[in-house]
Amino acid sequence: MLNRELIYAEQSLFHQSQLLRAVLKIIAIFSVLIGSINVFLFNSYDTALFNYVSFIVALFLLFYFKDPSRLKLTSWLACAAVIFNVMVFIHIARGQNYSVLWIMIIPPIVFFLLGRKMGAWITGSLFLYVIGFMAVVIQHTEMRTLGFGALLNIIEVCIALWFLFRFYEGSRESAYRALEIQSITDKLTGLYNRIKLDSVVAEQHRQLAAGQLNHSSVVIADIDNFKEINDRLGHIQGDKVLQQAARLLRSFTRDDGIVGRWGGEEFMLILPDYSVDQAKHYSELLRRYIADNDAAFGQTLTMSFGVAELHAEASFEHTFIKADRALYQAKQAGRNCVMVAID
Ligand SMILES: Nc1nc2c(ncn2[C@@H]2O[C@H](COP(=O)(O)OP(=O)(O)OP(=O)(O)O)[C@@H](O)[C@H]2O)c(=O)[nH]1
Repeated sequence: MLNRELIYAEQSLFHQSQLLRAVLKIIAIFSVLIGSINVFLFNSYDTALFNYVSFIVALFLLFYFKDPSRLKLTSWLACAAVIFNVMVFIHIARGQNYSVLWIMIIPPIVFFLLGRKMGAWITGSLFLYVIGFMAVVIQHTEMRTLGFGALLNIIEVCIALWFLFRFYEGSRESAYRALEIQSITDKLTGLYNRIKLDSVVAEQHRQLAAGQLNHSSVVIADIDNFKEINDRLGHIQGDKVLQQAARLLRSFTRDDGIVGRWGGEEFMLILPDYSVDQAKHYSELLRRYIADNDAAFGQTLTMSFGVAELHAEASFEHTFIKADRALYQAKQAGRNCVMVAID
């Protein structure tokens, strides 16, 4: 649980950093473009000045945001810069030409960068302020809303929102995918973890019951005398032995089956379409492949194997118990051998 939360926090940090960079780049590009429009089309130098200042601020923040420890401060500064710019622009334009539409870019930015709670407070306050401002302006000014400037404001806000949401969705999707991969991966060996193995076996069981699969076998493989290796070489070296075993299992099995770490020094191999006899033969080849490999830690690495076939009539937990019992027999028989579970 703690580990999962840690992974989530790391992912969230990465996700936030990506978003912050995307937002700063969007601010920089938009500031230059809008600044140039204000200079060349509208001769509005005061507004353009603010645009260029925000361009420089965005560049500065991109440069300043080098490591994640600056994420929070940079996020706040980026939000402050955007809010300041939008509010100044709305005031300079006195709400004319749909300039108030620019308030729409604030929610995605503050929600993405400052989170749900702060985003809600800031957005709510600014919306209320702008509504109040417009209420006053409407009473004292004759509103002129239709013009080329109005059209540009609508187009610019639409493009800004398109970019913001596109970046957000892209980064959310990749963060979600990375989290999904991590949730089914064993951190030490890089193989599938037990969560994934359980779900693969459950799916095989469902396919057997539905008649979509004729056979499926499960093999539990356990490193021999691993405690001794740990005691002699230390826990860190022990971890390297586990990684070596994982590499061997993966390189032998390739596309033949699904291999993962079942827990501790135990691995599981799922062999779709393999009857118990075929799985036994396959495990025997695998056993020899492992025993024949020179392990990096200066002694032969051997493994014992327990094989059992999945049956639709029995629960898949029953198959695990059978494979585990067969593994126990392999250990009793002197290790470095393959045993099959008898029903
Ligand atoms: N280094 C390391 N050791 C682990 C890890 N998980 C479990 N172990 C160790 O694996 C060892 C398993 O020992 P046993 O269950 O007694 O089995 P064994 O020594 O391999 O003996 P047999 O299975 O009977 O051949 C224990 O010493 C555990 O501490 C791990 O992630 N890293």
